[in-house]
Amino acid sequence: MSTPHIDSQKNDFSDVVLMPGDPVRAKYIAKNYLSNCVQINSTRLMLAYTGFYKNKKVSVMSHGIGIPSASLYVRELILEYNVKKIVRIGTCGTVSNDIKLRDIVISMGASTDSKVNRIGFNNHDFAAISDYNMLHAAVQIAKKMNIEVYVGNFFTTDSFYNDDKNMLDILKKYNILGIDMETAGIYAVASELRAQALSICTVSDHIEKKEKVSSKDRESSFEDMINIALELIILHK
Ligand SMILES: O=P(O)(O)O[C@H]1O[C@H](CO)[C@@H](O)[C@H]1O
Ligand SMILES: O=c1cc[nH]c(=O)[nH]1
Repeated sequence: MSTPHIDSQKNDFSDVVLMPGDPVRAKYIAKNYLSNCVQINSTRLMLAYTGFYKNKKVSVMSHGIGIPSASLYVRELILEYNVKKIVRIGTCGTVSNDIKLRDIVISMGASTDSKVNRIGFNNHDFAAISDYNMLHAAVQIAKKMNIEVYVGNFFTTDSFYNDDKNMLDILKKYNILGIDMETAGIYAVASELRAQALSICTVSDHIEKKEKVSSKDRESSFEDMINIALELIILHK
């Protein structure tokens, strides 16, 4: 079987999928963290793999950049491949004074400048929230691993390049902790289709301080985030 965007067999995917935006990160995770790993999709180079972590079947697939891309993959995975849980493992920006580069931020919910959730929700504000049980478990796991995590609201934006000072001030005022480009869309699709989703991100940019993690540093600083996500899959039945 296949969908317009995924050319895999019905049982190729686990019921839980780790989803970075970047296909190279999907490949990196598959090769370095999973055993007996096979590639199950390369359509549009949106690489997907299935392997095992501590004997649990796990898939990892990139979702690309932005809500249109990510929500389309999440929808197809849930509807056509019986996926029940999505863990986004991404990068995000921040404007918070309390958060620094490489910190891990977990999105309890996500606001957005995209209209897509409003379009689906009769033009009202939809509160795009994470799955409570996954969120709770991820926080417990991080504590056990001695990894500090921040939990709060995200802002999912359609514009990566946005230096509107007024908007940055508003994000600060409302205590937005992470800025990414997919979480609000993923949470809405998961709510609609009764799946569970959680977004865990590593801070790669401090937008106000104009600091960024070098691309080399990105790889190693992802380790904690990936380990939390993998343990979450094991612990959270
Ligand atoms: O690192 P990923 O998971 O792709 O996430 C972030 O990075 C991309 C922008 O560079 C957007 O997809 C944003 O959400
Ligand atoms: O969406 C994103 C991702 C990383 N850094 C940002 O500033 N924005």
